[in-house]
Amino acid sequence: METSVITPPYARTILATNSPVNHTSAKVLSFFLCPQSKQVTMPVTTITLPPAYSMPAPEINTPRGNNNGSDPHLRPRRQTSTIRRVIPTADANAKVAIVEEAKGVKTVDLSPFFVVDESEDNETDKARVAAELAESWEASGTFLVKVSDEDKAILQNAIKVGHDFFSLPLDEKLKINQLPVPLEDLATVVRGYVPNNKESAAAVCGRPKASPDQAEKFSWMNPATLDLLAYVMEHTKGDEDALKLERAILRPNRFYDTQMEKVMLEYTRLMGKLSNATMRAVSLAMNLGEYKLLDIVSPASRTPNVNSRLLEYPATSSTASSTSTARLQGHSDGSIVTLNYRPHDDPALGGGLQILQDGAWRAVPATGDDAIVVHPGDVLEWMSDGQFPGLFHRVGQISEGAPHRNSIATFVFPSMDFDVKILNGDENNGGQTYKSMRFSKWAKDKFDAIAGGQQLDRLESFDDHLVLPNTNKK
Ligand SMILES: O=C(O)CCC(=O)C(=O)O
Ligand SMILES: [Fe+2]
Repeated sequence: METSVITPPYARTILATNSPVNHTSAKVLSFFLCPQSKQVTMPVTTITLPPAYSMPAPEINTPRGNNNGSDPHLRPRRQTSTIRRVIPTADANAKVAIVEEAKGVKTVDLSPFFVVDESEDNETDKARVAAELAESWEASGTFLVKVSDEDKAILQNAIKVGHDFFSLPLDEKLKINQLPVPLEDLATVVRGYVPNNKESAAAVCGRPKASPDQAEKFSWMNPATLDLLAYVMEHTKGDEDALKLERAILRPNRFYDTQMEKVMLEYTRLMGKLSNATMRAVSLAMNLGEYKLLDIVSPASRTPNVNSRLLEYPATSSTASSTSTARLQGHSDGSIVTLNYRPHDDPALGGGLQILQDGAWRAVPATGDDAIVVHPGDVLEWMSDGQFPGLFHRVGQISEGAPHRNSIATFVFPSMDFDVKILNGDENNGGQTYKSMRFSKWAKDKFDAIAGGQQLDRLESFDDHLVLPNTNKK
């Protein structure tokens, strides 16, 4: 037994987990967990890692999926559309536009992937779901995942508790702003509250002058498991950026009170279930084995990280003077996939979630609590060699007098120690379009851009039409 210093929220996580304790040493653990304030001293058992735990580097080079027609079971790959990030000029002056509904967005029932009893596992059903998902993504860049009646209460509770939180006075909310971070340059990796007009989702995706998001935000994540921490510690060796980023990202959640914590973590568990099913369906849609994608992005546990962000766009009387065309400017997410719940979207109001289709902004069908929108982020675009492009999306401007709008975007991402490579590209057949890169490097670039975004108020002017080239491309 030796003594180490661990911050209270992590101590709680560690005590709550049932995972076998497989960390190398408490010293490394305490370094990783990074005590900053209110330290407590608690005993930690040191256990030497069994050799079997040392994981081999993920094997991710199997070229598959670029079907030349010889294998009828392989799905043909569609190349990335180069026009998907071109913002329509017709939109430049239209402050509030009621847009048409996007075409080809299917509702997919992922329940064949929820089966726990192996005898009920049905490969045909899963293949059908994967085909539906691929068809919807290929037609529209997005699909809707059906929410079961029993899960709807979880969604509704998160929105209710979130809205109650956003209704508090600003100084109360700022109390659970991001924790001070030991790394100055990563001060924007958030847990907790971000005020209205403070950051820009678009600034991190190559649009440095995009106007700020007209929404308050609250972020939290699945609590880090010992498996994940242990994996990260082993595999970030020698990659200082990766270790720093993990350390910043796997920081403790902060909630206003225990009720908020309970409700939000329940939401996270549901997103874990849906994202696990989505990742397996996507893996099949990429003509890979069902678990291939999960094994690569979350080798420690097959449970991907899910980082959720609850947004509240205020009732529009308070943003009526805005001149920008969108309340959250067009961008793609830095995730593998994103699951977005937006119960308040309503075609009659306009201003909801919009995607680019045929060179124009189109509304994602409104679903209330019946479904969640799921779309690829940049990492999946990369891994699929452009088969599933990171979806460019925005939240449109809305007319005066509209009520507040809530949404919860959940981003599924890999651990930092991860070589983002193409999974189903075929070098001999026009594949390998994207750079191979450590996720840490890629994420650092993004976070540097977020840090730039934090200084939005220092920009002299915004330019919502400036888009930089995609630097991930070779
Ligand atoms: O509010 C929404 O519906 C979208 C939010 C979003 O795209 C984001 O936070 O990345
Ligand atoms: Fe987004």
